[in-house]
Amino acid sequence: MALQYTTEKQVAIAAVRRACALTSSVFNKLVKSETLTKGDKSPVTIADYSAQAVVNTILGRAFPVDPIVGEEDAADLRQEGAENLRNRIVDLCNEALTADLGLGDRAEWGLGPGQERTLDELLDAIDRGNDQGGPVGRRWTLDPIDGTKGFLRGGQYAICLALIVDGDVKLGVIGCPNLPVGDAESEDSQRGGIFTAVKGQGAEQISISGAKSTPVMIPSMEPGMLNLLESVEAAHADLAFNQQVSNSLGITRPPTRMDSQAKYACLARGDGVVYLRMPINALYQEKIWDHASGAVLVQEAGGVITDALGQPLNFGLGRTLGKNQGIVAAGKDVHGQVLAAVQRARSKASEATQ
Ligand SMILES: Nc1ncnc2c1ncn2[C@@H]1O[C@H](COP(=O)(O)O)[C@@H](OP(=O)(O)O)[C@H]1O
Ligand SMILES: [Mg+2]
Ligand SMILES: [Mg+2]
Ligand SMILES: [Mg+2]
Repeated sequence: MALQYTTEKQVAIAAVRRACALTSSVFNKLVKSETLTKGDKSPVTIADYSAQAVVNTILGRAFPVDPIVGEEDAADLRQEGAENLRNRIVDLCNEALTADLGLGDRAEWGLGPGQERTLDELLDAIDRGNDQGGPVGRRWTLDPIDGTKGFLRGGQYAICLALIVDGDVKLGVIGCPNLPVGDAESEDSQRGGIFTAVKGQGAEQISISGAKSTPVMIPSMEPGMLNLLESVEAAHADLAFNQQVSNSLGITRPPTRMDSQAKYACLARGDGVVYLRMPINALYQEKIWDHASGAVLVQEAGGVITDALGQPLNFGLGRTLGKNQGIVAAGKDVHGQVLAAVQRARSKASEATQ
């Protein structure tokens, strides 16, 4: 019988929910000096660090031997001169960890009043995300804020946590604090949702309070009705290539641009039916934490996810997806047509460069 991952799912939702509240509260008060630029020139904020510390603290308590492949590490925070950042992170994490128990929370996960952690414990929790990944065994992968650029501009971002066993994603949770509850295009004033999927058990959208759960499923659609979901950041995906694929499929609707794995959440609930991400730089290797939760969510919502060659994404190679080139995710009845259009556009592009 397939494993149910019931406790893993409960813990992951509890952790992501606390990280959602923490990051939302930071956004309103964030000041410029609380954002750093990493070695690869990408931004990271006190919210990214604090969310990773909170999620890893909870995982460390519930599953002490599970390794974690997390995006961030605490090296910059341990430097001299980072004292203000460290103090803010300790306050934010302790506010999140000591908040009253909510629906589904358990005190034995180290949550609730009186569960303060020290600075050293929190920095060590961030650094528990240093696992290198691999083909064998069970491990978590965490993107504490996916779409940091979206977070900084008040747009979409997501807290993404997944459980990978022997290279296969078994459980995915995506917290989207800024996503309209109804559909992405709506001016819905109610925002926030947590999307979860367990391999073989389907996908659902849970309200941020945890009170309501709705199954999600990708609707069938005629190719002309398709709607592309793509990055806001032109450096993250080749948007001109997407336009060619769109033209070749006869898509007339403009693409929906949004940051983060909120795109996968939208795809899963039918707010857009194709997620395309072709590399700008062929040498860039996609990170497993950018796609693991989204991949299982899409599959469990009745979709298919491959790279541009039609190969499955390989989550068992390490911290990256290795040689997988690009991402094509869509409902199962259109994925084949989209992949064929992607391959036509790729051949045209390579003919043009010869
Ligand atoms: N050159 C590049 N090509 C593709 N993805 C990139 C990239 N540089 C950064 N990214 C990834 O793109 C993610 C955001 O994706 P999207 O464009 O869909 O919002 C970033 O996640 P973080 O914000 O967690 O760092 C980062 O990992
Ligand atoms: Mg980042
Ligand atoms: Mg990311
Ligand atoms: Mg991130």
